[in-house]
Amino acid sequence: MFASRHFARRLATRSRRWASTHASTPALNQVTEEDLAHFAKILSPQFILSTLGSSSVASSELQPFNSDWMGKYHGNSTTVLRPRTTKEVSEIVKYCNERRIGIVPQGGNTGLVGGSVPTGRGEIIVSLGNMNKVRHFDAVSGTLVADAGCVLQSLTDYLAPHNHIMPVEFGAKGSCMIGGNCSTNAGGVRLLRYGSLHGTVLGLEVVLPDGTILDQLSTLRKDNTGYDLKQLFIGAEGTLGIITGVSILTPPSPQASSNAILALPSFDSLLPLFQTAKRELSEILSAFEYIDRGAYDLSVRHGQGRGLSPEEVEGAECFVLIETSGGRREHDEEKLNDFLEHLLGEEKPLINTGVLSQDATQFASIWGLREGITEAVSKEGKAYKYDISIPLSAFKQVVDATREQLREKGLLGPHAVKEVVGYGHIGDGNLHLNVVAAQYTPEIEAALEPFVYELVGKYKGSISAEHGLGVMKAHALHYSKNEVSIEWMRKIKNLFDPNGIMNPGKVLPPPEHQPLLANTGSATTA
Ligand SMILES: O=C(O)CC[C@@H](O)C(=O)O
Ligand SMILES: [Zn+2]
Repeated sequence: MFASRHFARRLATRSRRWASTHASTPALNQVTEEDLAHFAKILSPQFILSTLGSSSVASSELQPFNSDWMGKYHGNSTTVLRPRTTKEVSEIVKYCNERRIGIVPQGGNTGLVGGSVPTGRGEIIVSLGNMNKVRHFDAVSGTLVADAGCVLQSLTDYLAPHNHIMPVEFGAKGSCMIGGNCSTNAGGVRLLRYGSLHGTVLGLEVVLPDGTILDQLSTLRKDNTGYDLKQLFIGAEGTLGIITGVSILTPPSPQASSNAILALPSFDSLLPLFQTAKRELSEILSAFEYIDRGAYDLSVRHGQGRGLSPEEVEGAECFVLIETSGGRREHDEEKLNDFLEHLLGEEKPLINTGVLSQDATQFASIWGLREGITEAVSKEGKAYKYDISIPLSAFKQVVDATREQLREKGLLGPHAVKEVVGYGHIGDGNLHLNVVAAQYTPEIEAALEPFVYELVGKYKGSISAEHGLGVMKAHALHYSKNEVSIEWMRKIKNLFDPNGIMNPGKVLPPPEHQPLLANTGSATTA
């Protein structure tokens, strides 16, 4: 009954309009009131938020979906759909594909690269937050099958009585969702122990860009039957389809976890310390996190956690958070204690001092120091975030070189760049370089890019260790991937999504699938 002929006519007109200027890139259409009428056949009215139509809402209601939490990326989508089932997602996607309407899949919208924010191509937002049920848990194998919209913390809480934990852990655990975690292949502080999501995810359910439901929600540990399709969607950032369900291997809760914060006299101590920790703590070492002096001070200043006293911090150039997780509390605590005593007893100690947590509150407080840096940075100002893989020995050089570059450009100061700090996952070779500015400005961005990417290129590193490319780094992909790789990425994208509706403008460098719609304006990134 729906006016499909009417659409066919309108599509033809639009494609003619675009054909003259963008012959090789499919055009995307804006959502209309007729489209809303169709969505209303799929979803109950309370799950459609739109600034269009008779039940329109104010654009301010869409603002949390249209902007990222850092306030760096802003879209102007008119419509947010909040499906509750995979079937609903499938029907929405199928329709959008026929109508050539772009889709931005959105979980907790906690990303750091603008991957879940629309880019001004008339996209609708499909928010997965209403798909938040645990489907199944097998306590023997530890396999958890859950909807994509389950918040990570809620899964941790669900698993606690079963004595299991999630294999991933992030500062954003209170709002990020498991589907988004998989879609961005998020890393986090447990990667050293449990590996990446490419290893722990056993299966996925994905709605493909034509609406087909790809059911690969396997719970098998071993399945060696040719191409492992699910891997393509882990880290695809929603450009190949929408993840609607996740099957993931959850480890048993460690019987005992301890942590300590250590103050290092100099960065030069860091690598020998890491080597010693790996040797002496061996299998119980579960995290080894780096915090430079600037990042530590920021975190303390903004009350994110507690560890060392001001006197103990004096003279420290950087800090390390060590965590151990094992099966025997006394044994593990003793081992960590002996390790610290041994360090301090050396003729030339690698550390100035250290504090070992004594109870759960102190344990959380020491983690707060590290996991709270992102929040502390956002309280301090606007952050340019670079998330890079580089040799461990270069962690400090890269932060110093970036600071120097900004100094040379006259951009250091309270009204421009306030701080340049570094922290991250030593165990994974992953540095978070954060440039904290008073405002996002084109001058600062120009000083940082391509400077940082070229620096990473020099070290043969990666421009995205764990945050993904999103809209921020799509154009810089060539610093980390060669032409042949990018060409095959494009071929894969075209195969899955020939109409370019899925999360347009993300991951692949321009020219990509769709031009911006002439009448929608573009994403603001500065
Ligand atoms: O805010 C950042 O730059 C890093 C966020 C996260 O990956 C972390 O390790 O804390
Ligand atoms: Zn990180």
